[in-house]
Amino acid sequence: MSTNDWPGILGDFEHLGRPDQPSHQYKEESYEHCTTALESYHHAAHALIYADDDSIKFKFYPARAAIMMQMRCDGYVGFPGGMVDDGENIEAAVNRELREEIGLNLKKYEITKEDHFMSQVSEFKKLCLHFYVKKVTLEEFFEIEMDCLRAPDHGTEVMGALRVPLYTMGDGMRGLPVFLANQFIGNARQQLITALLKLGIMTEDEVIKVLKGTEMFKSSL
Ligand SMILES: O=c1[nH]cnc2c1ncn2[C@@H]1O[C@H](COP(=O)(O)OP(=O)(O)O)[C@@H](O)[C@H]1O
Repeated sequence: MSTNDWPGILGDFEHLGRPDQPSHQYKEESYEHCTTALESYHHAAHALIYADDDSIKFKFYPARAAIMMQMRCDGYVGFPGGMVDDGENIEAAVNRELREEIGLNLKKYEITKEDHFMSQVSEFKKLCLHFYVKKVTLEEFFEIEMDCLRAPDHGTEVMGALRVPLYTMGDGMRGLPVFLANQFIGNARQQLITALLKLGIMTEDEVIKVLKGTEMFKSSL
């Protein structure tokens, strides 16, 4: 069987999109190092858009925050974003992709260098993944969600925006633990968990409990 099973125009990128193996570990590197010493690597940029949400879901679970991810055309869950074209500035690339994939109104919500959150490198793939985090109000978040359906890539590259459930239900699995058992593209799962911790949305103890719930769910299948 061919090693490239993505026919058509996606074929050129197939090797970058394969599910990650343990040998594809991502190491955090500075933005500056990535854009100088590692300039010849492939670069991709993705963004997490979120809002604080102090509502209580089902009269019981604190929502904590609204975090946007998306269902991709390949069935994986990831953040909006994509490859940086040759010679393209990284922020220009992430804004271009966000406009295409989620219809982001760039006049209002342009991603800037100040929104850079972390960059990680896969030596195996010779790939730098740049991650941006943008905080908006809950009202603005609704507005961004509404625009997703009109995005040029909606229904082709992107099958829909989704919100991450940040609560865990009574059985210790439903909610975020089950969500984390999805298949994530690249290091999106790691990016999500790092953001939950660094943004103070969840404590380390809470995350550990959630990850145990994910393992419990997987072993129940
Ligand atoms: O949400 C994400 N977080 C981290 N890496 C991702 C995410 N989505 C895709 N990637 C990785 O980024 C690279 C570009 O993929 P993507 O499908 O976003 O680009 P494209 O839309 O330009 O084709 C691939 O290596 C993929 O594994």
